[in-house]
Parts: sequence; C-alpha cells; structure tokens
Amino acid sequence: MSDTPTNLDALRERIDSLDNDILRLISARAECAKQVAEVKTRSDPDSVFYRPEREAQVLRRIMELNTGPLDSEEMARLFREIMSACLALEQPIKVAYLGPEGTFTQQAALKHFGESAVSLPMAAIDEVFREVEAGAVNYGVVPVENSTEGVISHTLDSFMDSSIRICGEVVLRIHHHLLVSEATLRDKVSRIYSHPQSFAQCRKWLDAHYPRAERVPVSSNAEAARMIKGEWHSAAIAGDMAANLYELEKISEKIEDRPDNSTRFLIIGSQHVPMSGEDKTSVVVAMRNQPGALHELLEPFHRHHIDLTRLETRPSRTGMWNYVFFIDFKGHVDEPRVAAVLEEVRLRAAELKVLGSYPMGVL
Ligand SMILES: C=C(O[C@@H]1C=C(C(=O)O)C=C[C@H]1O)C(=O)O
Repeated sequence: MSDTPTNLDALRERIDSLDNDILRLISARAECAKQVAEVKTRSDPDSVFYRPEREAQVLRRIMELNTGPLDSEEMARLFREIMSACLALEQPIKVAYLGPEGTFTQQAALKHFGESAVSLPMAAIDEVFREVEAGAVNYGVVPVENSTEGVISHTLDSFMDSSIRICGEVVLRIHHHLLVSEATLRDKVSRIYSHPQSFAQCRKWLDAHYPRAERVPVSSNAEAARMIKGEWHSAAIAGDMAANLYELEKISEKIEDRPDNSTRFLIIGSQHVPMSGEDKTSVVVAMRNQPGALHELLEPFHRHHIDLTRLETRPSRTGMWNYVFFIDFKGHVDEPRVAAVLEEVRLRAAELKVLGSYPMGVL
C-alpha cells in the first residue's frame, strides 16, 4: 500500500470509526462495572468493590485471547487501565506505598492498581503496615525480594507482629540509570547517590565506569535524584519515575549488572482473597529447635506435591536459637490439598500463621 494522501485519509477515517466503537464499548463496560458495584452494595453495604482474584482472571483471559499485533503484556496493561478507571468511578482505591514519590514501589503500585488509584507515599515499611491496619487506606505496597540482592528482611519482620494479609504480588523489572541534572559537569562526576540496594545491583558497572567516584548511600532512589539538584559534581542512580519527577537526564541507561534484575512487591490488606485459579500462599512457621526440624516441616509439602516457590529463614525474636521460616508455595488455602498440608504442618510446628493466598502476579 503506498502512502498516498487518499490512502492516508481512508486509513484515518477507519481509525476514527474504530475509535468510536472503542469509546462506545469502554463506556458500556464502565456502565456494567457500575452495576456490579450496585449489586455488591445491595448484598453487603460494607462490601469491597475491588476484587483481586477477578481482576487477575480478566487480565489472564485477555492475554490468552490476544492474537497480536500488540503483545499480550501490552494489551493487558491497557485493560489494567480500563479496569482501574471503571473501579475509580465508584470509589478510587487508596494505596499506601514505601515512598517517597518516584520510587520503584510507587511504580509497582501503579502497575498493579492502574493510574486511577490514589497512591500515598509513606516514609517507612512499618508505616505502610500501620496505615493499612488503621484502615486509612485500602491496600499497601512493599518490596519483599530482589532477584540480585535477595530478601528485604524488614518486610518479612513486619508480618510477624501484624494481622495484615497478603492480597497480591507484583513483579517489576528494575532498570537503573545514571542521572544528572542541568547543573552537573558530566566529566567531573566525583560523587554518586543511590539506595544501597541499587549500588549493589550496579556494582560491576560502577567499578568499571566510575571506580573513583564516592558512593553515597541514601534512603531511596528518589531521594538520590532529589539530592543532585544543584550539585555540579554529583550524579544519581535511580529509575524512570524518579528521572521524570526530578527532570533529570539519563547519561547511561540500564546500568544494572544483571539484565533480568527484578523486584517482587507484595500487596497487603485485610481481605481474604478467593481462588483465582493460579494462586500462591505465604505462611510463616516457627519450629521447635531440634535436629531435623526443617526436614519435618518440608516433608508434608513434598508428599502432597506442593510446589514451593520460596523459603526464607529469619531469626525469631522470642528465643535465642529459634528460627522462623517464611514459605511461599503454589496453591490456595481453600483447596483441600493445601488445607490438608497446613493441618499437618500446624501439628508439627510451634506456630503457623497463614499470611494469605493471592493470585500469582499477572503483569
Ligand atoms: C466489576 C467488578 O468489580 C471490580 C472491577 C472489575 C472490572 O472492571 O472488571 C473487576 C473486579 C473488581 O475489582 C467485578 O467484581 O466483577
């Protein structure tokens, strides 16, 4: 097809007509979602409109049906935003995240809930937990593990003294950039600010490119981005959100040592989430301190063919030589097979706490 004006006009006419259809269909969908909300309120005035398991099913279905040319993740992202906007018609969802603004955790919150969610930055992980517990927000988002650097122990520890449940997970590919402000003299960079985790994730690159620059750890990447404003000899390592927020320029992109560098975040709330079809469960178990305790704990999972996705050990805060285990596995507590395993584990353990069953991250 040649790019003649007539062809272009015809194509644009077709796009306008398709846009009319899309507009009509999105509006009809939003009407439908409003009616769902009315049905929910009628059956229970305190009901929560947001349903993580249903949203996961909607997104998975779209990804399965998609035949291109857009790739499935891109298509799901568009539907994510449509759902987010439909939900906000009723009541915009309020989400607390580990701030400040511009952090990867905010990016994760928006990836999970869509841009129509109201996201509120908190200064520390325990503050996110507290806001959710107090009912000041609907959900919280906290980082839990990084593929390069491992577990974020502060998050795990926060679960030990809280009644908060895990309602979802979201995995984010983490890309770090070297950022400068308009005041920076690029060939005179002698100081680099970032979060300690980000320094660790970019260590080899920094050793190769800036071996002599002072590395100054700060409380977040966004804070690093803020610090360099007006410092002529400084640069920061942070992600796209911080770069945009503070209007910084990327002088080197994607400087993380591992191309698959990603962080897993948890969505925390107070809701029991029903089965979505592809779910994960997280539990924390305290074992009596005796030989073979770990084997005894894991044996029922193995016997019932339950797929463990993570096992983390943390020192218990009650006794000097006691340990607690954080275990993630595939399956939902409402499945009889999972309930049976947990019953066995409960008998063997000093303590078992189910932190939640939730849909496996879709996007
Ligand atoms: C429409 C519903 O409520 C909300 C909106 C959804 C949507 O727009 O598809 C999906 C789940 C809920 O978060 C529903 O439960 O089906």
